[in-house]
Amino acid sequence: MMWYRPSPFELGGGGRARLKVNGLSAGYGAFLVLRDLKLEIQPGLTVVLGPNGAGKTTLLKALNGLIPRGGTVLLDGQEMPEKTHEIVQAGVALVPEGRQLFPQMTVTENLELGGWLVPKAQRAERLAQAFVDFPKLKERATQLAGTMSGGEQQMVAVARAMMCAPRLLMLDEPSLGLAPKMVDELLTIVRRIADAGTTVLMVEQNVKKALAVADRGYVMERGTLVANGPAKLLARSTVIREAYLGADKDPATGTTSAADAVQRRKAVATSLTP
Ligand SMILES: Nc1ncnc2c1ncn2[C@@H]1O[C@H](COP(=O)(O)OP(=O)(O)OP(=O)(O)O)[C@@H](O)[C@H]1O
Repeated sequence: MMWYRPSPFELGGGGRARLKVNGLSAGYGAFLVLRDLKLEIQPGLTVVLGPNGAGKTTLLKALNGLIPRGGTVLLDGQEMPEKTHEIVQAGVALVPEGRQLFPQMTVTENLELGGWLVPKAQRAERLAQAFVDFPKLKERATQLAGTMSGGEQQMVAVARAMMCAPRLLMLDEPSLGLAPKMVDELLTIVRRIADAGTTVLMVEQNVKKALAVADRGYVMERGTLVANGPAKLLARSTVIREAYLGADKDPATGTTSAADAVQRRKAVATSLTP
């Protein structure tokens, strides 16, 4: 099945985008969170993992022009604009943490707002396509977004981002607060979006499930990238499993020591950094 049909109206000029980030720094006022990051996001699905406060959301904010940044960010070889509306026009969409839907508006209205840069006639076409791609939302077209379940709202947020047919889609912790079944459903949708040609960069805390659907992964710690590699390799690596997947729980207490976890994460950094 074609997930997103090629359309003559595509803003981003086609999918399979590549993002090259070099020397990226960003923060809040004088507080520098990201220091000298280097990433290469290729077509497919890339996941960024890391503990709370590592700087994952800050990375997405910096890439989407929501906070100032230093360094270079190239989208298919072109300097990425720094103003949000220009970034959207360049074919980049963000699904922020917490979804940020308009709760008093219907599903259809929320989706239409996602296509604000698309001319009206084409917006109707995109909306029809969104309901083909997300059949669950068609049944809920007139429901107020604020009355939907967390998983359904997350689906609206993803569908809304796809209204502009982006060539690069970024998602900030889409599985946050969702029931396991809903997480699986959502990650399947994200995988299909990537397979249909939109490059996806996803921040996730659900390490196991994220690595199961992703092609590649980056591991972030305290504002720097400490490891990266193919998702299958990261998932299989003993150190990642021990640091993030709870493979090392003390059989007597069922708990993991924080000091041990720090040690193991250091081991991840040394063993996987290319
Ligand atoms: N608006 C802000 N003003 C000041 N500091 C901030 C702001 N937002 C985040 N920070 C700080 O930046 C650092 C990185 O936060 P960030 O939200 O990027 O981490 P994260 O990896 O996304 O974590 P989480 O999974 O908890 O969201 C943290 O120390 C955080 O306190």
